[in-house]
Order: sequence, then structure tokens, then C-alpha cells
Amino acid sequence: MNIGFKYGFRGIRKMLSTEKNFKIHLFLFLLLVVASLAFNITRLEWCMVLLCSALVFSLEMLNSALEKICDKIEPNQNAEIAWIKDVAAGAVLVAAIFSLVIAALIFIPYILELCTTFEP
Ligand SMILES: Nc1ncnc2c1ncn2[C@@H]1O[C@H](COP(=O)(O)OP(=O)(O)OP(=O)(O)O)[C@@H](O)[C@H]1O
Repeated sequence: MNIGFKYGFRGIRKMLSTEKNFKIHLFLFLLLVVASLAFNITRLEWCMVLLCSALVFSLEMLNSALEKICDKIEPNQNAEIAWIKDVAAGAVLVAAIFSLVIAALIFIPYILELCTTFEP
């Protein structure tokens, strides 16, 4: 168990040092946390924000691992490799789009409320 944690954290560090998109997503996640704290979102909304973020991060890590396997087994252009990489990238995109919609559903009402508060 302890060893599993060690390798898992090593995997996260590797993603941070090699994958630019992962760093961007981490930055966006930190912004999301700041916004969530600022708007004082509910416990259920926190659960949704954290669940969506975990899903996007995890899928992105699996996508990178799959890309590495593909590059290892087939360094040349190959239609099946293209299919695997496209579908894996699509999985990340699906999670990201739904997460964006959920973020909009959570934050737009708070933003509108803020706007009405500052209306003259
Ligand atoms: N060996 C290959 N054969 C055929 N098509 C490939 C191959 N490698 C990549 N592709 C095509 O290029 C796309 C991008 O692949 P790539 O491995 O460069 O991923 P990426 O999204 O650019 O990854 P990263 O963001 O880590 O650079 C794939 O989705 C696929 O359509």
C-alpha cells in the first residue's frame, strides 16, 4: 500500500514535469478552488467540482500513459494507433466538456447574484 502511494505520487510528478496540458489544468483547478472559496459554494457543489476535476485529471493521466504505450509499440504512422490516440483524447474531451457545463451551472448563479448586488 505504502509502495503504491510512492509510485502514484511519482506518476503525478512525472505528469507535472512532462505534460504541459496537465500543468495548465492544474492552474485552472487552482483558480476554480479560489473561485469556490470566494463564492462560498455549498458542500454538494464542492463535491461536484472536486469529482469533475478528479475525473479530468485521471483521464488525462490515462491518456498520456496510452500515448506512451502507442509510441513504444508503433513509432511509425499507423491507422489503428491514430484510432486509439483519438479515442483516448476524446475521453478527456468528453469529461472536460461536461465539467465545463457543470462549472457553468454552479458558478453562473453566483456571478449573477454578485452582479445584482453591485447594481446601482
Ligand atoms: N503513430 C501514429 N500513427 C497515426 N497517427 C498518429 C500517430 N501518433 C499520433 N497520431 C495522430 O496525432 C494525434 C496526436 O497524437 P500525439 O501523440 O502527438 O498526442 P498529443 O495530443 O499531441 O499529445 P501531447 O499533448 O502529449 O503532445 C493523435 O490523436 C493521432 O490522430
